[in-house]
Amino acid sequence: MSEAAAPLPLKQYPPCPNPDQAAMKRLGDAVRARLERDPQVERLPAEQAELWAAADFMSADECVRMMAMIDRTAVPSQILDHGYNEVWRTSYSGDVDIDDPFVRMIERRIDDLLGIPGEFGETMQGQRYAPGQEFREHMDWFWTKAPYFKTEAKRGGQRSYTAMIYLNDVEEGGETAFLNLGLSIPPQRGVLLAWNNGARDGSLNQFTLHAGTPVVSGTKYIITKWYRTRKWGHG
Ligand SMILES: O=C(O)CCC(=O)C(=O)O
Ligand SMILES: [Fe+2]
Repeated sequence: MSEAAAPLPLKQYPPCPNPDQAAMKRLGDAVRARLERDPQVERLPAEQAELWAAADFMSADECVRMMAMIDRTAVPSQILDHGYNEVWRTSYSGDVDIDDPFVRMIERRIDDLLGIPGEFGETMQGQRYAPGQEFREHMDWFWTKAPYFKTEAKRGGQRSYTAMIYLNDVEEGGETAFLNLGLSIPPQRGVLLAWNNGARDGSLNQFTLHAGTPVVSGTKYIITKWYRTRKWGHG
């Protein structure tokens, strides 16, 4: 008797151990149980990764207000990120004001939707992409053998879940493409997209490989919030 082989990601990277595997499995199980019962949320059609969407998570007014905040603070992404150079991520990042009551309200709503403690969440990040700008293929989880992980392990560990909200419709381009799943999500104002960076067993899931494809026409605004497996610290 032969067992059916598990499908492999189309694009594969070297295996990466996850010291936070047990905690990521527990967190993934809890989030799944919560989202499956939420009528506002739908599971996207992918077997190899857990992706969820909630339409109208933010109202049009809220989106406009958040876009204005991003415009006030936007700087080239590489100044805030480690690991991605100016070719890989060409968008502008707006580190929104974490003390602003409006920002905190949106953050609490995301925490509540997922059921992840607010202390696990990194500061929400805004992104703005002009035509031609993109965020090339990557996974949001940390490469645990890379030198930077020594620091990240001490301030919350692995990134367990990602939540993203599209703040506007984009005329052309700017989809979020999950290259190993054959799934591409066009920006749509107010839609929240969330995914588990781990597989069901808590290992790091290479099927979550994704890219913000180049904007062709229009401007794309999003906010992203990454959750760790433990309390996030400012290091
Ligand atoms: O712009 C997108 O659609 C993807 C953004 C992204 O992957 C990220 O912020 O981690
Ligand atoms: Fe990402």
